[in-house]
Amino acid sequence: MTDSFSIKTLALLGSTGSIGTQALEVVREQRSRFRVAVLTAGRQWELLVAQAREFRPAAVVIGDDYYQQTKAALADQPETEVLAGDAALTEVVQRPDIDVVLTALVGYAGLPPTVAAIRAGKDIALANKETLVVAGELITNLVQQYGVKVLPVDSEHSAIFQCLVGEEQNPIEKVILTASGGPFRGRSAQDLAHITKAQALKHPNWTMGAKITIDSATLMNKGLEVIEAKWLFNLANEQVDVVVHPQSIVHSLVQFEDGSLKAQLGLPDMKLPIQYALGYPQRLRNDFPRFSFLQYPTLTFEAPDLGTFRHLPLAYSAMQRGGSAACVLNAANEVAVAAFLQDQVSFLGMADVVAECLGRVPYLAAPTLADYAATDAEARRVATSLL
Ligand SMILES: NC(=O)C1=CN([C@@H]2O[C@H](COP(=O)(O)OP(=O)(O)OC[C@H]3O[C@@H](n4cnc5c(N)ncnc54)[C@H](OP(=O)(O)O)[C@@H]3O)[C@@H](O)[C@H]2O)C=CC1
Ligand SMILES: CC(=O)[C@@H](O)[C@H](O)COP(=O)(O)O
Ligand SMILES: [Mn+2]
Repeated sequence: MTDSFSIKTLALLGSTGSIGTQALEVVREQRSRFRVAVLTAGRQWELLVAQAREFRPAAVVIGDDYYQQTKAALADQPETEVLAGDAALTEVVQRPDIDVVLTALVGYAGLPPTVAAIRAGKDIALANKETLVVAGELITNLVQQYGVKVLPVDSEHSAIFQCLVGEEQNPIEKVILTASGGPFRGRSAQDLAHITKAQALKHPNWTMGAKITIDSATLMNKGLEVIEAKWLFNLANEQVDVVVHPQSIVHSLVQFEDGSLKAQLGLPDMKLPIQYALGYPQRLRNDFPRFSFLQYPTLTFEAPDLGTFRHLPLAYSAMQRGGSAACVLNAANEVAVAAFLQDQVSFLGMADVVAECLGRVPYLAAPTLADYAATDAEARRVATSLL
């Protein structure tokens, strides 16, 4: 069979993070398929410089405070322009040669460059779930207006996306997102009263950035993913279910109207969903370790404990409320997680911050992009005042 894959030019936002570095591993193993035009980072300027030396992008973007060091370190590499700050981030994604923008920034910061990339007609490999949580309706409308693709990177959403290939005529009855349950699965609220960040940062199956790892421990990650799934797959709120699957082998499932369930399985390794999104629609041959049922003879499933892990019902209720509610949920959660990582709030206290903000921050039924920015800022202000 002939190989008709044409080389894709990539902008990798958040290239120094967990997803970003794994995306570069994928590119390293598929050099003839991908070219890197843009790399960006927040603070890890030395790693960004090392990546720039290896991949020779046309531009790198670093956080404002690290511009001078980065510029000096790349002075002998004139083919790579060194830029800094949020405005540069939204500029570089629009460059004409870029085909796909991987959004592997963490948090609300992912929204503005994603909007700019869509408006410039770029396909999005979406890791930054917060973009759809905050502004799912707005992003969905922009995606339709500009005719671009959103290719999910999040493992559960990649699983669903893969299950839907060839099913374009067939309505979805529901999707079932699998959740590992995090490091505290089976614990009571009393057990969780004195959890430390070191305990919460130990995910049972995945090695990820700090923010998403804490979200997995509280089940907020699954709440964010429920909202992400609603927007990615055009679902009603009642069509998104969650089941706890501690082994993280079944990455998620789709049920069709005849009752048939399709699932995607594999080892917990983000390189596969990253590669699938970047290579879509092709499945590129690779040497990643293969899953064996014999090594995982027991796959188990159970209901989430919604009484102990309050973030998940909070996310469902924000989704049901619509409008600006999930923007508030997200901002309050970002503040609470950052505070937890600095020992300023307890593990259980994080849910209190989110619940309180949902009650206090003014609600908007049909927010614009500017409204989201204002709501995000107000929710951060309120959340910070609660610490
Ligand atoms: N890690 C995973 O396996 C998965 C992650 N995701 C999602 O992907 C996204 C990235 O997660 P992950 O890779 O774990 O996160 P990391 O914290 O590991 O990496 C985040 C990246 O974004 C950069 N960054 C952070 N804040 C800013 C900012 N304000 N402006 C510019 N750049 C910034 C960081 O730069 P620097 O480090 O240089 O400061 C880093 O490159 C998140 O939305 C997460 O929910 C989804 C599924 C799985
Ligand atoms: C790898 C990935 O997609 C993460 O979002 C992962 O799913 C986190 O695991 P849990 O939130 O299920 O613990
Ligand atoms: Mn996930």
